[in-house]
Amino acid sequence: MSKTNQNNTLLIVEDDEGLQSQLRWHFDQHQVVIAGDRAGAIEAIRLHEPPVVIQDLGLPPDDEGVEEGFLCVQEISKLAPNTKIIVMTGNADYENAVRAVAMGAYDFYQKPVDTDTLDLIVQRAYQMYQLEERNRNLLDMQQSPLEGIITADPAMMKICRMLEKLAPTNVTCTLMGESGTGKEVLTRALHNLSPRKDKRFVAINCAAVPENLMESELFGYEKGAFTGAAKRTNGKIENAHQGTLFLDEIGDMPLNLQAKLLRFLQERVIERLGGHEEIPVDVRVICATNKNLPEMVRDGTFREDLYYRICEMEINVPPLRERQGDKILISRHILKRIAKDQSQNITGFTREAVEAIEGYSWPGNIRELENKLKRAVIMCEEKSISPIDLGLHSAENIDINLRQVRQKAEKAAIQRALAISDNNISATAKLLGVTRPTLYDLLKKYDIQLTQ
Ligand SMILES: Nc1ncnc2c1ncn2[C@@H]1O[C@H](COP(=O)(O)OP(=O)(O)OP(=O)(O)O)[C@@H](O)[C@H]1O
Repeated sequence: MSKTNQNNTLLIVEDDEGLQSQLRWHFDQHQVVIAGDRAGAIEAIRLHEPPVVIQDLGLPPDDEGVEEGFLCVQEISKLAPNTKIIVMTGNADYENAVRAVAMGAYDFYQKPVDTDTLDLIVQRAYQMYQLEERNRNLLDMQQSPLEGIITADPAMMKICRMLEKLAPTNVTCTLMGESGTGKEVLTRALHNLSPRKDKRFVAINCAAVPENLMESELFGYEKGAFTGAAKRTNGKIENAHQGTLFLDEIGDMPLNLQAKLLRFLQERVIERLGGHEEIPVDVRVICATNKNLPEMVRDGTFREDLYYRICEMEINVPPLRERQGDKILISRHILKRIAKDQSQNITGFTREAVEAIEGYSWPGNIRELENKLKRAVIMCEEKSISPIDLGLHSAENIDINLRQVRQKAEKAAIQRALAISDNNISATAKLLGVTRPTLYDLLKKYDIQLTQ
């Protein structure tokens, strides 16, 4: 949460010492910060994040002019776009006051200072700031129902509410859904909402660990348990003690280990490989899979008793293509983040890009979306991302590209035929199966010169 929440800092940018102390005294119910020039003002903005700034337009070294004051307004607006700047101008300087507002100032005030009027303007600026901030927070809450999750889709919202209810319990949940739909992000959010949030979140991807290493990876081993077991090593389950254990791709758990995992889930004790001691472990277990577990149970590749044990609560995460409004909403959020990370001044998407994003089925879900956006930010040469930057081609673009491909091929064929026929028009036309007038038209169209 930003400092600005209950922040009543008032930054006064003014080089006249008399005015500085008059204003400081008048606004003593605020935390007043004074800056005498542009550099001081920017430093104070970074340090105090004031909701409101009163700024003189005549700042040194241009005390008599307004250029330095304008630069200051522009820099503050860029750095802290939500901050309300009230500019102070000379009595007859209405035009410059309006120019400052056009540059991003919130309001203006003409000297000499009448504190009652200035008071009103300043209080109104604070109110406006707070109102806008409340709106921003509401908007954030709507689009980010859980930490790291951006969604506007009703089914996803329901899942988020469900996770909030499950968080304080120890119920073992399994999230089912295609790859890249956010199963791990949802699990981390659940952990962060739970009383275990200050303990470890330990994730293991069952598909990524070779079958022969899985047992020692999960349960740990004693020194000498097998060749190469040089010292006692804890497994992932033990490492997650008092925290959350995330078993990703549980559908890939080798059948012979499923029984051992079931025993742990029932009795909450483990035995390290090569050990004889039963070690009690307190972990919350969350599983995820993109496989159809009921089908695997029917096929005999997943134990039925384990299935029921891990699915005390089953959560089906919908693919991106089925979520209402999420494609563009998540795209905008991710784009903002990537553009900021890479210091790129990209502001959004072209209309065609929005259509292409909406029209694509996203088989790789949000992970694919993230990858395409990363590529797009690198490729983009304008302020808005186009379908070509994304590697997505709208119907229009496919037409253009096909036409280009056809034209290129046609031109190359004509040049080859000319070369074979030694630039003889009749022979070339015959070779290409067109009439002489058609060939002349084509030579003109592709601007092909006959070399001697
Ligand atoms: N709702 C969302 N809002 C923003 N980013 C998201 C959202 N859901 C997922 N992501 C991002 O998408 C990427 C993939 O998410 P995650 O790894 O959680 O998917 P997964 O379903 O666990 O995938 P897999 O099955 O392949 O392990 C991550 O970088 C994650 O931050």
